[in-house]
Amino acid sequence: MALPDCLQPKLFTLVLVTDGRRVLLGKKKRGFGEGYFNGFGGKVEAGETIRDAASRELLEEAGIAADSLTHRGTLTFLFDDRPQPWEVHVFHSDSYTGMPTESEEMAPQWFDYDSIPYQQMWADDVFWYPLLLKGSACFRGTFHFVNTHTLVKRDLSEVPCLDGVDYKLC
Ligand SMILES: Nc1[nH]c(=O)nc2c1ncn2[C@H]1C[C@H](O)[C@@H](COP(=O)(O)OP(=O)(O)OP(=O)(O)O)O1
Repeated sequence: MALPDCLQPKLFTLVLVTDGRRVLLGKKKRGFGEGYFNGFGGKVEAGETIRDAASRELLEEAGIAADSLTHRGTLTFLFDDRPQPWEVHVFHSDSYTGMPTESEEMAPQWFDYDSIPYQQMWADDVFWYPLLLKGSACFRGTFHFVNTHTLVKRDLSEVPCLDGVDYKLC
């Protein structure tokens, strides 16, 4: 697919909740990434901040409210078979209220840090999850996919944490 001169990315959120030794993932039951384990998130809607969108999706998909969400990463996904790049804002929460509950979209499950099912996850996850789980560093990455799922090129680095995710989409 030929790329146009400039591209407007589509904005998404992704929230990883941890309890100190485990991470809460959900098995995606429908839609994009069905069958993969992933964090909780989705499209940012008009009129909400990226952070608000992350909180909303965590509640909708896992039934829990994050006590605080720390912005940790910005990932850009480029596809040969989709017209728009995806810009995914990754948040971390180590404390939440409520009980993780299955929703129409996700079935939540805890995994020890050393048992994360990378074989059943997006191919980029094995590269950046360790950065998120090991401490407080922030990161930025670009991942190129062919046929939606095959990772062919990647670029990932730690960057200063700049929490500029509180503007609203119009
Ligand atoms: N390569 C990738 N690696 C990853 O870890 N997460 C990815 C990913 N590509 C997309 N995601 C995440 C971002 C977002 O949380 C989710 C995709 O969002 P969805 O399509 O589920 O959006 P919505 O929940 O808004 O959708 P609907 O409610 O079905 O309209 O998958």
